[in-house]
Amino acid sequence: MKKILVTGANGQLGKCIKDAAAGYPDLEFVFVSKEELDIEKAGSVAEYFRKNNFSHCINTAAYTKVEQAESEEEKAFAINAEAVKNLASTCNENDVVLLHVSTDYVFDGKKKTPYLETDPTNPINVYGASKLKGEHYIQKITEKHFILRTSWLYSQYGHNFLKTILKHAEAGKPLTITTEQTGTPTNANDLAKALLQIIAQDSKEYGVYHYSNGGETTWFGFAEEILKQSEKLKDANLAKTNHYRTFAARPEYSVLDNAKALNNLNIKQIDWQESLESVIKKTVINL
Ligand SMILES: NC(=O)C1=CN([C@@H]2O[C@H](COP(=O)(O)OP(=O)(O)OC[C@H]3O[C@@H](n4cnc5c(N)ncnc54)[C@H](OP(=O)(O)O)[C@@H]3O)[C@@H](O)[C@H]2O)C=CC1
Ligand SMILES: Cc1cn([C@H]2C[C@H](O)[C@@H](COP(=O)(O)OP(=O)(O)O[C@H]3O[C@@H](C)C(=O)[C@@H](O)[C@H]3O)O2)c(=O)[nH]c1=O
Repeated sequence: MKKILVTGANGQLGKCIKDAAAGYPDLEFVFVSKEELDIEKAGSVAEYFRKNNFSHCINTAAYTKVEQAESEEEKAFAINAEAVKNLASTCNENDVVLLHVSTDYVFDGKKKTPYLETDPTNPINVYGASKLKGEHYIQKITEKHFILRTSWLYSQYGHNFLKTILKHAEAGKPLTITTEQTGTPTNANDLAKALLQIIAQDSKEYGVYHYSNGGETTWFGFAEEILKQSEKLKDANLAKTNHYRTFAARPEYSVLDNAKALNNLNIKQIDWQESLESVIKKTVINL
């Protein structure tokens, strides 16, 4: 029986994987939060792998605060690069397949058509640079890896753009949203299902893949659709801007071409607007 370790289990994607795991009774899962297994502690990770006979590890643990990363570079690299390096080594030593999640922010956004896995990377913020270094370590250390780059994750769990928009609308606060970036919102529940399908199918097509929902929009477009689908658009105070000030630079265009994943991994892709509907239905906002 396949035994799968899921790190960062209290995060947004970790929780979505826990929900999706219910659909795979033939797979055994061990979910560990940061408190239960800190991936920065190489000794604890090695010990944990020694005690368990894992076949796969899904690493969802990460430093994901894009703005804060600009002033916490060391912390971002410690988690997204150095801890990932140790995890990759431990997976390699124990013959465990590593499934790791990376980001569209490894690109500089200068392209005008969807990014391929083979396109040159050139991160323009600290978070993106730290994630890219993590990718490089994995590729160097262990052959048995799947690196799935995704974009603009949201779900019913954790802190994300969807929750921010709904909270603001619920509280009657004005929303001014940027049109300066184009990308693809991705339902973390869809990514969770894709990761589990790769494992269930016992895929050996290791490598780097792009996986997002289908289509593209701007953050303003995403906000507008969230408000439309939740029937809050009429009453919301929504405006667009083309110079929203932030600490971190973000790629102007970061749509990911999913063809390689769809062809090699036998996984499905849903358009972002369609997938959003299911999350809107289950998202509860507590003010
Ligand atoms: N969110 C997004 O929009 C996108 C995310 N990604 C990638 O997807 C993956 C999942 O992201 P998401 O679920 O949204 O992120 P979250 O921030 O919701 O979850 C990450 C989890 O990792 C935990 N964590 C942090 N440091 C450690 C550590 N040293 N050891 C163990 N756990 C740790 C965090 O705990 P705590 O909160 O207590 O620090 C948190 O629970 C990440 O790799 C991210 O880079 C890619 C593209 C888009
Ligand atoms: C809250 C807010 C943000 N914005 C802008 C800022 C930014 O350019 C854009 C998105 O803001 P956020 O800070 O929510 O998103 P950000 O943290 O940049 O999201 C990223 O997270 C990491 C983890 C990833 O890997 C990326 O794929 C991406 O999802 O919207 C507004 O224009 N108005 C607002 O009120």
